[in-house]
Amino acid sequence: MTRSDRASFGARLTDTVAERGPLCVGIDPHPGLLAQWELPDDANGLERFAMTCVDALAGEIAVLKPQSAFFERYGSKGIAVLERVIAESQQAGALVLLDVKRGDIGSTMAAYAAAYLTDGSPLAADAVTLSPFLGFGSLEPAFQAAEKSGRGVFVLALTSNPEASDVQRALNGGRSIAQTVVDGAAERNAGVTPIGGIGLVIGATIGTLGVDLAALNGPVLVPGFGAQGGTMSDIRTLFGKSLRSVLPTSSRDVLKAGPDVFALRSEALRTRDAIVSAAGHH
Ligand SMILES: O=c1ccn([C@@H]2O[C@H](COP(=O)(O)O)[C@@H](O)[C@H]2O)c(=O)[nH]1
Repeated sequence: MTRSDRASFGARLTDTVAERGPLCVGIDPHPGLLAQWELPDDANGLERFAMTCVDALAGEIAVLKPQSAFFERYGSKGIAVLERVIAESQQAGALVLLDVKRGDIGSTMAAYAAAYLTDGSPLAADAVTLSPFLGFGSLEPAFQAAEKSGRGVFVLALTSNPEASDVQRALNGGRSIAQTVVDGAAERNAGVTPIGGIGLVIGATIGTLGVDLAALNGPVLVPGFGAQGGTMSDIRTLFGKSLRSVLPTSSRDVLKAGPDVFALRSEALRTRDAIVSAAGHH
């Protein structure tokens, strides 16, 4: 594989957030939201929901995060909609983080890397979420593909769901599993400017951080903000007032403002502006 001439993901994310503000909006076509938007729970309803999100958000919001599960529900027609969401969001200037949480043995990770992180694939996004629980090193093929093509990955470290802490905070030789993930990402991001392309997922709802992010030099995606109860105050407590490289993400809390395109866009911009003023950004 030859190295792409696309700028690094860390540089593209830094520039896009500087221009559009620190918000990721999730495109999560829940059956309940489809009903609320008076759309059928089928591939046509999915398409109208998802493309309304793209129309409303892709020209304004820094990062859009389609949740793959809600597209996979509809089989090949759902995947075709996902391909459109990725392509049209990127054309409108948004970065696309595909939330697909993949993780497997290295040889299979290489196939996931070809699907999501390689030029020419119809599902190639700007970044994907990955699960490190087959071992951080098993993700290596994805790290390499991402680096070569100017894409990024966000590795689950401390997820927003209440069941996660038993596994993620468990100690392994005196270090938590989550800290092992942080250290693995930090090692790969070391020395990269402006920041590295190996990000982490840390939920707004986790209570206490309990990991040292000082050496990370990469972005942190923060779900759990909004519908799951996480607030800007939680995010400030976790990461401090200076939120450089911290990217809150919200899905249902923004999407419930639809189906009107202007109402949906206004809610996303209101959320972004609230983050900017709470964080003292810009
Ligand atoms: O720790 C995690 C990792 C990923 N998610 C995903 O983010 C969105 C959250 O949706 P909301 O409607 O804003 O609650 C969803 O796609 C999750 O799968 C997460 O919540 N927590």
